[in-house]
Amino acid sequence: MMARVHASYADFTPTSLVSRRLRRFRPSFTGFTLSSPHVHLRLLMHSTSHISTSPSPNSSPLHFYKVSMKGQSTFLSGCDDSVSTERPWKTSDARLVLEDGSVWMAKSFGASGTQVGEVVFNTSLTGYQEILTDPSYAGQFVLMTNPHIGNTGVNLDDEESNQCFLAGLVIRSISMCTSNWRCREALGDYLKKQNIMAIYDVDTRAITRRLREDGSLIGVLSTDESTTDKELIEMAHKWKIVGVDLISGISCEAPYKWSEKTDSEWEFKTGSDHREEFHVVAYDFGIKHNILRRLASYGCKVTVVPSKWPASETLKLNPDGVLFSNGPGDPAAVPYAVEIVKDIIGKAPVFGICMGHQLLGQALGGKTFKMKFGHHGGNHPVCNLRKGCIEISAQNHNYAVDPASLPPNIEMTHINLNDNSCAGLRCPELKIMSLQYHPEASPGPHDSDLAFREFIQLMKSSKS
Ligand SMILES: NC(=O)CC[C@H](N)C(=O)O
Repeated sequence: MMARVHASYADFTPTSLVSRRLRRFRPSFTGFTLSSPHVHLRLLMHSTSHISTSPSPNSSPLHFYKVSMKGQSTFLSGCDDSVSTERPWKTSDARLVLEDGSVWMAKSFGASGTQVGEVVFNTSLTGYQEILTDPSYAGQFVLMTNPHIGNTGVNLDDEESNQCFLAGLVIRSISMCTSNWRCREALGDYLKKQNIMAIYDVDTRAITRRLREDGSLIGVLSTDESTTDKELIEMAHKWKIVGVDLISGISCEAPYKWSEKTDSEWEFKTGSDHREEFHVVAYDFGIKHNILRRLASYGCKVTVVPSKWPASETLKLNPDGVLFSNGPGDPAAVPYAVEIVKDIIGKAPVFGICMGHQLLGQALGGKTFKMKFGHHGGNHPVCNLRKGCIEISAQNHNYAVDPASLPPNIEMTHINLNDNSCAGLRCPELKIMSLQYHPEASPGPHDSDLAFREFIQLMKSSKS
């Protein structure tokens, strides 16, 4: 019988403890050692006789060991009461302190230090790498409600931007092994390199219930034992996210061209409906790469410009359309961006996504407001009122446009069916369309990808 012991970088159980457990359970295991300094024993079966270890051929960089066993299977971990009751993986070395005064002990697996941010929960089951690199999460701790994160590691293809912008990651349990053909690195190593704090072994369900009841909360994550809980709570009380411009710090510094399409291996759009090429200027308020890839896949030539790029310069480029991207923080804190949007609408067809939709809402005379805990997940039902159908969508926002504040010529085209909030707008005479959620969602769902085709049609109709 063959089994695998997975020794991952997310170390839980020191080798000595493994050996001690094995010795107590079967004396014949004395001398059994694994060469990794920290090993978690994931051995649910073991033999009555031989046990030998050897590095698996594809062990690097995750140190997989093969254990050869003969004989009867039995359950070792957790059923032998005579074994030490020590639970080293329960030892905490980090704290998440919330502004409501609650302190959550946890274990760190990312960068060390002290970091303040707003805690939001994300209900997606997949796509943690895209979430980590989505610039719209700047200033926020993302708590994943899916209890098991890290099993596919980190790859080279799924980045939504060139770095992680979020304040930190909060999860229930980190996968002890990584298994995916694209995997290049374990999640913890990646986060350390990106200098992003991350914790596991914390009751994410209890925190989520609290966020749902009380709304998003400011929190401080710390691995620093010399700071008291009181000091961390004070730090949370002093920090603000509402009214803060988070876009200027993350937008690109100079314009650049984008031509990379969705990789043909992953392309799901059928047929080619775009013989004509359109030039789109995309404002980078924290733009996700997949928005750019989808525009390129639909046949657009894209110029990405910084968030403060003057409207007059954009119009000089004579674009067929302008895209206002997603981005972090409070849309009411970036009046310069609203002014740019105001100067462009009516002069070129425009498409706003998420932050871009909120800025359009303001530029059209409407108001945005902060939601209780926002929408962060991959399965939000949205009613497309024009088509009379439901789209399952990926969402990530804490603010929304108040539809009652908009002038009567603005049509609400989409409604989030979870809370009836405004999820899309149109103004045909000004050639404006916008979505509060993510038609470019990667890893999906793709129900709303057709919005890009509608943008192409909007550009086509204004050319003819
Ligand atoms: N994804 C986004 O563009 C987020 C928009 C805005 N920052 C919000 O939280 O509502």
